[in-house]
Amino acid sequence: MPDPAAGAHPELLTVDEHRARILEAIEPLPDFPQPLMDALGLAIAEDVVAEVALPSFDNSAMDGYAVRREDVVAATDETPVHLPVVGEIGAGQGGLLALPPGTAAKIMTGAPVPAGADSVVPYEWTDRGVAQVRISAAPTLGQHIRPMGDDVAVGDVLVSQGTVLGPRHLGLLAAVGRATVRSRPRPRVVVLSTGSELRDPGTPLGRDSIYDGNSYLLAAAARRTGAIAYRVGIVPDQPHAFLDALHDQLVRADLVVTSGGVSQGDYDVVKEALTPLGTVWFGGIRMQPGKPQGFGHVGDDRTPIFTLPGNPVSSYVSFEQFVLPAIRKLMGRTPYARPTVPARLTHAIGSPAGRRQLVRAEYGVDAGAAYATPVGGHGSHLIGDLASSNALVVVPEDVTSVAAGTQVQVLRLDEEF
Ligand SMILES: Nc1nc2c(c(=O)[nH]1)N[C@H]1C(S)=C(S)[C@@H](COP(=O)(O)OP(=O)(O)OC[C@H]3O[C@@H](n4cnc5c(N)ncnc54)[C@H](O)[C@@H]3O)O[C@H]1N2
Ligand code: MOO
Repeated sequence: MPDPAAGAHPELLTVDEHRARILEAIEPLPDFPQPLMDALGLAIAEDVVAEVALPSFDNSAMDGYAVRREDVVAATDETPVHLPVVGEIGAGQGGLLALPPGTAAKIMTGAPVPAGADSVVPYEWTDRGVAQVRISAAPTLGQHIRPMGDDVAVGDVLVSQGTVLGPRHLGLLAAVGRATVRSRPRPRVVVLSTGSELRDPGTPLGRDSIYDGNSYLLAAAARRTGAIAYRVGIVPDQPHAFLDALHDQLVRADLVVTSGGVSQGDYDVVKEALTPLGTVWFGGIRMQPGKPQGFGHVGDDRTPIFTLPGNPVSSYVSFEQFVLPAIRKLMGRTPYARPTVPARLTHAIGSPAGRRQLVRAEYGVDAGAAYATPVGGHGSHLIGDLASSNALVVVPEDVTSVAAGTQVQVLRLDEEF
């Protein structure tokens, strides 16, 4: 029996097979030292070991007076102790190297504690004297001193390889003096949409034309995944125009994504232009939406190319299933594919046999229980429904109907992972 899902496609792969083939063909981009701010959101490609301690010297936690505790141990409100003030140490001022016995030095928060001092008396326990200070309470030994190495010791592993750098990591790396870190760069993703019917938003629309939503959808999805996205926009259904545009873009591409022109039509430009190269596979996937797919490489640098179907929902779902894991692998971010989470399906859904269906849904949590409510129909042109959803319910290949109340697996589209 011919597989009805196969249609005229000579080859029909499962989603998992296609994704595995893609990931096998993609190598992470080489890492190199990058300025800290450029590394925000990138996976670090080295273990960072502290070369300095934090704090890097004993310093005061309060504005007050550095003292030797033995000199002020008897101080109370009734029996205050008076000490001569021999100096003032502000943050960034290491001038006073040692505190003579029987004296005090004004000290500011963060300033280095002079040798000999073992405690800090906060201003509130004193008369804030300039030449001489009246101290009316005794600190405990070491009080209000932040000892060197208290937070980070030399040799501590501060950030380990593979960590995705966030603001707190960058703050720590700067605090130990790192100006750059080795990380893999953001992949440069070029997005081209094909179709002679397409028009740019903001321009007049004819009776037979539509606005190019896909290049925005895909470029935004690429950027959200962490890539630098170049939205090239519209290429007409002429193989030469397509190949020219592609060739022009390869210089700045780590990965190319096209939309449209890959099914069985008479003007399927992407397939027509790339098939003769022999380096791009075209075929069908047991997936709905997003059956027609292409993947391969182009140009001297063998730049990976994804040729996604033109229907907007198919394009987006294909991006989620195949392009997103590839971008993450280029960046060295794991897991490559988005993990699913369980949720209770609120309404029954049907699904074609032999295809993994990805059903647009609204995911939420009600009284502590996760739910997924299907949004709109199955049509892969329904971009309005796509925009109202925040999740995709995954219906496995061998399942043709799912009853309301069933626990299903869901991809949460806006979640960081
Ligand atoms: N005879 C067959 N026809 C079709 C098959 C098939 O197996 N046999 N598969 C269908 C499926 S499934 C899909 S998905 C589409 C994929 O078609 P293409 O990738 O060739 O895409 P186009 O024909 O260029 O466009 C499809 C559809 O999407 C609209 N579109 C295209 N680009 C954009 C864009 N940038 N922004 C918004 N909308 C876009 C386009 O106008 C068409 O309506 O093929 C089926 N046909
Ligand atoms: O596979 Mo097409 O993406 O169903 O509409």
